[in-house]
Amino acid sequence: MLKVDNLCAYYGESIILKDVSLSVEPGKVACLLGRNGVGKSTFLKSVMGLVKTPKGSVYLDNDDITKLPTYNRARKGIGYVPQGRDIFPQLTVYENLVLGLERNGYKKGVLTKEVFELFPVLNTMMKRKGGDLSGGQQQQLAIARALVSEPKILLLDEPTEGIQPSIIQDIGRVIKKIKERGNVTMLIVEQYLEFVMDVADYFYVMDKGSIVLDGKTEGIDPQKIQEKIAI
Ligand SMILES: Nc1ncnc2c1ncn2[C@@H]1O[C@H](COP(=O)(O)OP(=O)(O)OP(=O)(O)O)[C@@H](O)[C@H]1O
Repeated sequence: MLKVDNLCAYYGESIILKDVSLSVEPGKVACLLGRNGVGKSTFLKSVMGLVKTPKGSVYLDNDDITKLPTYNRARKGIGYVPQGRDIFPQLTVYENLVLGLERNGYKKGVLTKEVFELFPVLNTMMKRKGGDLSGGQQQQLAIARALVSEPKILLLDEPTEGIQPSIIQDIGRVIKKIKERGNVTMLIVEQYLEFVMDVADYFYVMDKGSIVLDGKTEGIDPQKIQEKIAI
């Protein structure tokens, strides 16, 4: 479970997040929506410990991790796929995946299980350089690399950005499969409302560093969310 209470974040003197509270129940998927520049990526970075957060708290399960450095948050089980994916272009697909195994003590069985079941396309590309993959394949590789570390929480920053529709569907299917297993909690920054309605249990809409609307996706008229994003 991920729980964030009254988190504030700054870049220099500028306040970016203003008392943001958000929680995701174990095994559920929440999406964070909002226009460009409202602070969504900064929120994920704050959860990961990459941005200074002078006020507020972050809990992983019931553990207060607010003061922990990024590498300890990763060790404790937060997986993070930033915008732009951050795979290593000169390393092969296999080598990129092996880098994700550090947290679980290099249990290679996980690699086979995750990659075979969830990303069959990667399985045929193990020897290719990461940089030679298409954008959609790189996104899948980045998610696979985060998953092989067996995270408790997975943070994804705009996984559908710049990706063709068929791959977006594949990514949606992967997220739903992970959800079926029930052992990973996910928080996804996403602008593509149809995707959010497809994969998320909860949504949060951010505007100017604050949450302006939130709730369950089930039963909500997507137009209500769209209106808040469009303001
Ligand atoms: N490293 C930085 N230093 C200073 N300001 C920054 C930095 N990174 C982001 N900002 C500013 O902080 C604000 C929030 O940015 P952030 O990237 O979190 O927004 P976002 O909602 O994720 O937008 P996008 O969808 O475009 O990524 C923006 O005004 C941005 O210009």
